[in-house]
Amino acid sequence: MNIIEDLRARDLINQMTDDEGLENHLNESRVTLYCGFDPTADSLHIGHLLPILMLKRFQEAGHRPIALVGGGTGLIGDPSGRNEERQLNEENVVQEWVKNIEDQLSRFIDFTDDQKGAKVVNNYDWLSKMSIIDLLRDVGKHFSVNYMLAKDSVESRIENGISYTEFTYMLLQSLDFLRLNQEEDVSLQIGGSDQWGNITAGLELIRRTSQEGEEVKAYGLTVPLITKADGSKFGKTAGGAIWLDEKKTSPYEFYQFWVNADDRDVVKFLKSFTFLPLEEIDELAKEVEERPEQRVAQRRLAEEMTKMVHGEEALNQAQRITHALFNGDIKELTKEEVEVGFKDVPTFELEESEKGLIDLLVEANISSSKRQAREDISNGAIYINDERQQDLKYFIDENDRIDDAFTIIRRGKKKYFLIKHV
Ligand SMILES: N[C@@H](Cc1ccc(O)cc1)C(=O)O
Repeated sequence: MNIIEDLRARDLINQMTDDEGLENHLNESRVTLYCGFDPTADSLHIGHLLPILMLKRFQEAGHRPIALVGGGTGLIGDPSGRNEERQLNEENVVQEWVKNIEDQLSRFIDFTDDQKGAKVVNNYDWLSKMSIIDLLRDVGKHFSVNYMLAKDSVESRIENGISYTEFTYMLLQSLDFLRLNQEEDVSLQIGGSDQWGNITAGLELIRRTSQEGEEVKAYGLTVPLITKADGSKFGKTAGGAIWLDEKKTSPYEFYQFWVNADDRDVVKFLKSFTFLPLEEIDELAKEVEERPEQRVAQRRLAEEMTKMVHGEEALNQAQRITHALFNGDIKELTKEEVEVGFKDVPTFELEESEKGLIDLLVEANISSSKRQAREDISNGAIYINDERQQDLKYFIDENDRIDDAFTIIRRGKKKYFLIKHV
């Protein structure tokens, strides 16, 4: 199977310019391709994963990927796929973000191996040096305003308004493509489906600046937008975006995101996000059909993704926490694992080494009054470290601590509270 066939089988192609030409080009030669990432936050998120993994897929198929970080374009703001003007970020802030993003990209793509020749570039290096006169003469002259107005990214904004700054964005991305085409022999740009307009604008510029009679080999390819069967937005949870930075989204939360995939989505996610062979994914699809309650496919997906993004050790920890929470073995957890697994749970700091359960429930705001606390305990609604406690005279002491640091109280089925011993 060649790379295009593999991508097709995984439903990873949204649009391509010149299908046949590109397929032949990839079959005939080692192709240098690029994808750009603008620093719009201090970390990449799960929505960036598909294009990053695309670069990796091409690298594994013997081609040469270049990851471009938009230190320059990030200062301007891409209107593509957005219905509102972006806020400009400070230059020094954007520069910080560029560093984080370069680090994150290098977790996926091997930029150190000279043989493979993959690299990271930053368009600030050339865009910041370009004069306005050169931009208008050498780039702007090749684009008619009519052509620019007809792009989705601009057309969809005419009503709400678009600044001249964002309107110009496509010229900068086009210039990147032209420059990388000339200096790095880049002949393919890939991106998310919202990048189609910018990518084809770049192809237009490459064509217009080429020598007469010269055969131009330059192509574009976009990946589809990932959708979910329930109609909610992919990559967003109640807690916000799923980030690739473990300080913003812990490996445990990351694991949970994937393990909770809907039965109707999991096979699609396995195909487009993992590198598992398609035959293996077919086997997992059978599991979803025949034994959906086992969630074998979801666990495999979460395992592959957490390992890929955060490494083996982080995966082990995420699995341990998940297992402990699921089976009620929370006493086995370490202090750090409790902190991670119960990050969003209300926490109460307890100084006394012993305390009556009723008083604790009231002081920690677990029960609304002493009367309520007594009722909760007698009703069997109170669990200490996942063990039901119905003794009204119970005292919490050192034996109730997990890793000498925490006691976990549960009220009812799902409401967890963390008692932190200080
Ligand atoms: N415009 C792209 C990022 C990008 C920047 C510069 C490029 O040359 C290419 C791509 C995005 O917002 O996702």
